Amino acid sequence: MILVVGGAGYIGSHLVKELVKSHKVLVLDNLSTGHQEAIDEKVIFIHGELGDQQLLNEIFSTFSIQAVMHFAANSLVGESVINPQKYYMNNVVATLSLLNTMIKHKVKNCIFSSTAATYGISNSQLIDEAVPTWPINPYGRSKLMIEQILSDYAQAYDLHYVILRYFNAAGAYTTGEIGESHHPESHLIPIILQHLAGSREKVFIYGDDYDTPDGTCIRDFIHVMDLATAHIIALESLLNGKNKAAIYNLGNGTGYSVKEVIKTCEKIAQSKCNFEIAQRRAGDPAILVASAKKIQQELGWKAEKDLESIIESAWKWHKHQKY
Ligand SMILES: NC(=O)c1ccc[n+]([C@@H]2O[C@H](COP(=O)([O-])OP(=O)(O)OC[C@H]3O[C@@H](n4cnc5c(N)ncnc54)[C@H](O)[C@@H]3O)[C@@H](O)[C@H]2O)c1
Ligand SMILES: O=c1ccn([C@@H]2O[C@H](COP(=O)(O)OP(=O)(O)O[C@H]3O[C@H](CO)[C@@H](O)[C@H](O)[C@H]3O)[C@@H](O)[C@H]2O)c(=O)[nH]1
Repeated sequence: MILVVGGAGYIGSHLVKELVKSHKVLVLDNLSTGHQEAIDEKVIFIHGELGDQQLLNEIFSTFSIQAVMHFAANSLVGESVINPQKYYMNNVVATLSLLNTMIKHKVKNCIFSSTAATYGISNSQLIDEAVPTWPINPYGRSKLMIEQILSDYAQAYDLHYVILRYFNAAGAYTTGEIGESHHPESHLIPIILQHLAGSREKVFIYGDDYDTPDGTCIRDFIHVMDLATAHIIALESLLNGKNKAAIYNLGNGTGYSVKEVIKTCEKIAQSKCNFEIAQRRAGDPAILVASAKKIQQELGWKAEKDLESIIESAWKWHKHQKY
């Protein structure tokens, strides 16, 4: 049995839909930002809190858990600057309850959802895992703290982990039955597509005075289905003993500016985007682009889907967004 914490959320629900094809899955989620409709019907779902020590003890005593995949977190860069307490309590304190319970019950495999936000501002064209981590917002710091705790725990206790640092997740399930839905939505691609589908008046571009060719921020978008595949490969590497302590970037290796993303969305939706330049958003680095060579070399994973296929799948979802 694999425990997926945060399996009702955007990325977790896509992973779960793939994982049920090869494993028994248990999802723990408090539905704070997740959706019950997104959880595959083949899983056992427990509606509860990550930080609820008693509940965690019950779960680990009742089920034979081989590994934990930990997606649950608050993950909005801007909000983390305004409300750091929320981020340190949920992303650090509650996660510690999970890790401590794993150790107590001798569950030794953990996959942790980390982020490109751990790097902060980098001079590297392509960020690999050797680039120093100097996060510039509380969200990134909260994730880096757990990375460091995992490393300490792995040395002291019998705990094995794979940390996956995702760049910008986007896109939807191949069939369009599940997709990205946050309330309120803050992510660039869903916001543009919701506007092009008619449910939003306009798109605000947060700053066009960055040191980039067109002045808007550059990001590396990675298809959520590519992320799901990477998780399953990483899980197998823990279960078969190949990995004990690893950190991998997950990205496409190509950066697109906010304006380029808008253009690609316009092309796919065949509709003109009405945008307005607004103030920079606090905590945003100008450029984040991954080198994901390490996971390719060590585990054979490589992103398969480019920006167009990401946006095509997301458009299919947003035209008939179900939740
Ligand atoms: N979306 C991205 O582009 C991106 C990029 C890098 C890293 N990440 C990380 O990936 C993970 C998943 O991101 P997402 O976009 O799917 O977010 P999401 O908000 O859609 O999913 C998070 C899930 O965790 C649940 N949750 C949160 N706190 C909980 C708690 N205390 N107890 C139980 N459940 C709780 C939520 O209800 C939700 O279902 C997060 O850890 C995030 O930091 C996301
Ligand atoms: O309405 C909008 C929304 C976003 N942006 C810009 O678009 C870029 C991407 O923003 P967003 O989609 O919110 O993603 P990020 O802030 O880059 O963060 C995502 O990607 C990070 C990894 O790179 C993850 O850690 C975070 O969890 C995830 O939210 C940024 O420059 C934003 O300023 C706009 O200009 N207008």
